Amino acid sequence: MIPRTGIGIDVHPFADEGSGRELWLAGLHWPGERALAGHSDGDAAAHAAADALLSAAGLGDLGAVFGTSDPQWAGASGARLLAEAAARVRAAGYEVGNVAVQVVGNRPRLSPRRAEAEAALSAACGAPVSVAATTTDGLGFTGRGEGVAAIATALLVPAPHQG
Ligand SMILES: Nc1ccn([C@@H]2O[C@H](COP(=O)(O)O)[C@@H](O)[C@H]2O)c(=O)n1
Ligand SMILES: C[C@@]1(CO)OP(=O)(O)OP(=O)(O)OC[C@H]1O
Repeated sequence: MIPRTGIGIDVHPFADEGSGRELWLAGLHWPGERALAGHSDGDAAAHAAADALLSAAGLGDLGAVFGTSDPQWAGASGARLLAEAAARVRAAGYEVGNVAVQVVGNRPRLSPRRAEAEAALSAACGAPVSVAATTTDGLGFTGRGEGVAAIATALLVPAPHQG
């Protein structure tokens, strides 16, 4: 029963003002915060988590599995993509141990809603997801407020054989 780790990184730029989009991040709706752009809802945290799961299972990556050429993922929620990635990982014979996500950006401030975010992503994943956040002290594209990045790791264990 050798565990497998995976890693995922995702970045989304903030959408133009007047885009009509709303911010979804870490499985939560953030009213009044600037939205992220993307083919889906742009939830970089949920995407990084899904990517880490696919990576750990050796199932490719987010863009390969949920391609922008497939209209069913247009506007899809990050929670839906994370749930779908977790289902594919389980179908490939793994149990999800845990996922850890770190959001990189100035806004939104994650820590006041950390418990909510962890509950939302854990429900989508069907396993514990922890959420952390950091700024880059004003440096780089996240420091300039151009977008949000997220990095995630996942731990899988092979499912016990049935029968
Ligand atoms: N989007 C963010 C960024 C950071 N936090 C919290 O603030 C703490 C301090 O961040 P520094 O980058 O200044 O070290 C960090 O540990 C987070 O708890 C946040 O909630 N949301
Ligand atoms: C999620 C998908 C699919 O809707 O699109 P985006 O929302 O643009 O997200 P990204 O993390 O850039 O890539 C994965 C995609 O194929």
